[in-house]
Amino acid sequence: MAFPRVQTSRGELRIHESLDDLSTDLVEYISELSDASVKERGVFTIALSGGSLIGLLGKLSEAPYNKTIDWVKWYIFWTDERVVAKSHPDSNYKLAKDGLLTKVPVIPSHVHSINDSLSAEDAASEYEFGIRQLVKTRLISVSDINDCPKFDLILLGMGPDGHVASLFPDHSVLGVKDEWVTFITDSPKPPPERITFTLPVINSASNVAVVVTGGRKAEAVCQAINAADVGPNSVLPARMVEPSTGKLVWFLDQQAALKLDGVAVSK
Ligand SMILES: O=C1O[C@H](COP(=O)(O)O)[C@@H](O)[C@H](O)[C@H]1O
Repeated sequence: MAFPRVQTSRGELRIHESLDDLSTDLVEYISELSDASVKERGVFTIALSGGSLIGLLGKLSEAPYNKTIDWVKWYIFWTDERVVAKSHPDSNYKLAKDGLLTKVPVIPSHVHSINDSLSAEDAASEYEFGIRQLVKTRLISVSDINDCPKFDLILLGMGPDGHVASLFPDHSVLGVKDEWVTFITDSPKPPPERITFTLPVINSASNVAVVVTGGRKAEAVCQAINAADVGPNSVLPARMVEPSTGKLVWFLDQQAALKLDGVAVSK
């Protein structure tokens, strides 16, 4: 099936008629990036988010992807995590484990989840330490323009308030530049304690995909993408996603894209 792809100054837009179409396109995109990365580097480093995104990845565990993807080459991380037990319904790890990871032959030691027995601060610093070790060995690539990890793919969702990962509007966490993984204890969306990749890490990835569905997110999508709408809300976290050298793709359904009529299309 062919999907229209629109290039804008804010990355590529892929707007889909249905969640099923979006999910089909998204898993094909991930599969292609995985193939290219395994061919080039021998591994595929992917950072997942939580939320509605995970339900859209289900087709990865079905034919043909369950067989065609080189799952043993996958190294899996989280862009953000709620500081709760891994068995807790709020855990982003549990969501991905139940929805995908137990259904595909990933290697358990390649699944880099947080230590859920630590405080938010300690969990963030331990998670960053682990990533630093993998950057040293170049299992995770390093950015060409700073010392940040360069994940092959970072998958983001977005909340109706424009938050991505656990980077919330008007929160001081948006200004963290000298850490790769940081923590918050006052998330406006429960649960309050979370760890999160910082913007420099997200913006150093080779590929960033933002997956947004549903009409209640249409306004935030507009402010994140549509140049004409930059105003007091220009600090919307989703708008601060601007990969330095990597590629940004937005996977939207028609409801989420509803307010995007005035989007500046660059040819
Ligand atoms: O709290 C979170 O919310 C965002 C968005 O979730 P969604 O259910 O509205 O898609 C998610 O991307 C993030 O990982 C999660 O911790």
